[in-house]
Amino acid sequence: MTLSNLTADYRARDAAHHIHPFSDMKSLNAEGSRVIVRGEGSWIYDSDGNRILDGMAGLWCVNIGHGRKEIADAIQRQMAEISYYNTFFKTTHPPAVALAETLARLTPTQFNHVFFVNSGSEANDTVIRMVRHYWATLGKPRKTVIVARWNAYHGSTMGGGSLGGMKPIHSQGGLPIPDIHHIAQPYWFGEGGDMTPDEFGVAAARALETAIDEIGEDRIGAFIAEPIQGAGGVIIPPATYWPEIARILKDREILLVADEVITGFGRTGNWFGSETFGIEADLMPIAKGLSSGYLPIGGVMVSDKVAEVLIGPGGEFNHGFTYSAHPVAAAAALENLRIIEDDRLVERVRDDIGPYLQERWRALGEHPLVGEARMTGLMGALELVPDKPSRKSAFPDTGKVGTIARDFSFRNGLVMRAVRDSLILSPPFTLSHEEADYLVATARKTLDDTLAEVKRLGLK
Ligand SMILES: Cc1ncc(COP(=O)(O)O)c(CNc2cccc(C(=O)O)c2)c1O
Repeated sequence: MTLSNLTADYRARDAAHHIHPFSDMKSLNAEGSRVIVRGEGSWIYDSDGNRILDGMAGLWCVNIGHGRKEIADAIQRQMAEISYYNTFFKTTHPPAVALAETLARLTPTQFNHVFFVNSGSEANDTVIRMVRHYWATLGKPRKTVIVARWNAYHGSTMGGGSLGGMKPIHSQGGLPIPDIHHIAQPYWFGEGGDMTPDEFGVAAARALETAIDEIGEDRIGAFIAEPIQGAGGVIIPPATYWPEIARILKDREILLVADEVITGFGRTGNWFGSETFGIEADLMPIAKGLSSGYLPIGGVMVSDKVAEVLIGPGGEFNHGFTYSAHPVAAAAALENLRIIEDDRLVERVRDDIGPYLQERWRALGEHPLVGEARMTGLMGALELVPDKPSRKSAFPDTGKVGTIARDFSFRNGLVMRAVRDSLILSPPFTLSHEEADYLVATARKTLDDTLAEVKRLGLK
């Protein structure tokens, strides 16, 4: 079977049986999926033999790069011991014990307990139930409201999708669930108006203070936020934002939840985004980089303040999943964390490949199509605008130009994500300098191709 027949065969069978996530299946099937058959380091390969640099590390998660055999070996070893047993009913197993211990050591000091789940969404559903159980145990059952931000992403379950602030998700399935309240996001480029970033950071944070004044501290159980909003478009908050959030929450009985599903395990140049932004959270959802996506696993890191209530007067916490702390997924996560530590990949993001790529990525801001080029650690965005340096103009039919650019990028040999009319990047931590040079050169070609197409369409 020639390569193209192989692809056609895969596409036909996929179209016949597979409903993809976040996809318009009618248009996808008309075009056909790209069939990814292999991964090695920073690269993925499709069924037509094309080699593409995986600028998104899968979905923000393959931090150690594709194809690390050590993980496959760890999975095989665990499979040979016990491939599955649960942690309900007074049972545990060695990988669960070792991973919980390792996470207590690697996470910020207030976290010494973890509740295991299988995804970021399950982590955030767990957060909702944990927050409400915590306050009910303390005799304050009315503190059920959770404040979150518009354009945040906290998952796709009823709870995670409700905590997220993405209206296209809310419009399907009657979301948000009750007692979820959204406030403005710290998106200076898109919503800062004439304010400086520092002024806007304070103003956006004070939306939380306004919500507390309106709803009442006696009703609010927690505030949840990503250190940097990832799926929302790599919204890096102004430097004033998180200190103002801390001031607002100080001495208030409102738990702080830092959703580190993307920013956790080195993505921002420290082990956790909380360290990068000085956030002292009470609960911390984790997933993605926990296993580098090799197997699905997630968790909620629980601070001592919350754990002493849950483990003390809390009694039975009636929540959990069949595969919570799955032994093989836990073994994969342990080996992943060992690689990150032994290969000093967090330090590499902070001191080497991060600065190397940031400098070259920001230089793309000089391109006529780019309104802002931003990056923290190894997560970045290029805002595409019709008439820079204005931040007030935008392309018509939001997202159309972003999709055009994303498709050019893939065809040029680089995976970047499109969010609205911006291009997003989140490469593996193992990216070499040569690969970074290829990445930036391909991104520049993509911008040139997009500019030509935008002009052809009369959009600029
Ligand atoms: C901050 C955050 N919290 C929770 C989740 C949910 O995790 P699960 O998907 O494992 O349930 C996420 C996930 N983030 C995510 C997932 C899928 C696609 C994209 C994208 O940017 O296209 C982003 C996330 O980014």
